[in-house]
Amino acid sequence: MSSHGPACPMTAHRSDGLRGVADVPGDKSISHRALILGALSVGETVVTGLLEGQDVLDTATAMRAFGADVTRGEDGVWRVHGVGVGGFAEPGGVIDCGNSGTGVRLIMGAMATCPIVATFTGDASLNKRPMARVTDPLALFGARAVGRSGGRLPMTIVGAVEPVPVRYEVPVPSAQVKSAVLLAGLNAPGETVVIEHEATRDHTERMLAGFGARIVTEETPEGRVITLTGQPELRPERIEVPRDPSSAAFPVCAALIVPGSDVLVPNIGLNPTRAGLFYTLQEMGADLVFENLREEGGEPVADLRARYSPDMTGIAVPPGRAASMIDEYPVLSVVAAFAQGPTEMRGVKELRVKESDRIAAMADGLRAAGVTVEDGPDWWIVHGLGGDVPGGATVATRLDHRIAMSFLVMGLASARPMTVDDGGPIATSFPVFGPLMAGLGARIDG
Ligand SMILES: O=C(O)C1=C[C@@H](OP(=O)(O)O)[C@@H](O)[C@H](O)C1
Ligand SMILES: C=C(OP(=O)(O)O)C(=O)O
Repeated sequence: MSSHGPACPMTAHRSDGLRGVADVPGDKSISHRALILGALSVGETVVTGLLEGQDVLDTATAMRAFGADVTRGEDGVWRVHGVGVGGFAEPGGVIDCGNSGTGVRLIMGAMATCPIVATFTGDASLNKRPMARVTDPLALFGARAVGRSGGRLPMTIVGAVEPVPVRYEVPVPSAQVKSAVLLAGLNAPGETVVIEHEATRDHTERMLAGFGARIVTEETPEGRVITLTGQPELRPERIEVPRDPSSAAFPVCAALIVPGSDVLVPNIGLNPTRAGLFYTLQEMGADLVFENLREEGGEPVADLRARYSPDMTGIAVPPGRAASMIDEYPVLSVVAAFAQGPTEMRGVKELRVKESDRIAAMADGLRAAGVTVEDGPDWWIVHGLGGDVPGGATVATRLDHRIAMSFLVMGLASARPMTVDDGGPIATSFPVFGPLMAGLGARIDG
């Protein structure tokens, strides 16, 4: 939805040790894909553990508008009766993807090779984000896009009537762009090939294979070459959505900086394309242990145990790891403020085109809280204070859930409270953040 209610300020106060079990909700990336791929299958896809955050609910509404039957049972199980590849109906109204880059970009891809027209919009944050990165490759399939200047939403996509398969090198490290091209390739006859130079989250590839598509990924000197055979009949799936490592990051990071904490975050997927933050924290000296490491559905899963870690030191985060932790830099920068010495984060230009310019948003808030930050176009350095972070600032959320949650985590350990001017956007990805953190003993009000 393109607007939420009145701004809801939230304040986090210095807390005693956080303790207990943090059951974080389902993975946002996998939840979007479960609904979209379910809508493109013939028959009933059953989804348990779907993230019921606003971003995903907006994708569910969109799938209905394209003709799929999407329902939620009282038991919280979601069922999707799909229309099949190429079977999307033309929506009767505008598709509002709210705050969600993943939603709008993946859905644009999925409809771009159907002979229909759809108009997309979002909230004030989404309507500023770049869409040409998706509409450029979609044009190669034969789709046309007309939007606001600079390739911004609102935007109308005229789907290709006779789509052709595409070979496309993704110019930015983006799973959304890769996925949009693959989803468009589903309804193009022949082989669509996507090449990515930096590995990004691979949920689309894994799930397409699960739904019965022929898709092969080869690691080559050129990069990862992904070949999809178009026009499969996707068969419906039963999907158990794993818990979201990007949400787990918040209780984990809070436990590391709040004295006396010991928190268990069970059942977190450690898919290598997602787990970069946890390895980075371990390299900084965090007391973060992977307990009960196991395989589930072909992916590594563990219970994360995080304890207060007073001796963390800053590191230079390897730029090659950026894609595997891209959404976690805001909260990493909070941990970095409590570590000793500088933490350097480079090769992270993509942070500037998320729900907000995340380098600017975090740098402004950290500085207001007494932390020294240097930043450039694609890098930033946080100078850690080794535990004594003054805090005491009010920060603008900028319609960005991760900015809000990061500064609330900070306020649990800084000398003075931290306030965010609007906690509303947290509901896009982690609707139970407030009660979950309170259950661990966090003092957050608002
Ligand atoms: O494909 C996805 O599910 C996502 C990809 C990433 O975006 P980019 O593709 O823009 O890097 C990430 O930031 C976003 O939260 C989810
Ligand atoms: C960048 C994010 O999401 P999206 O691109 O889907 O809006 C995020 O959740 O941090």
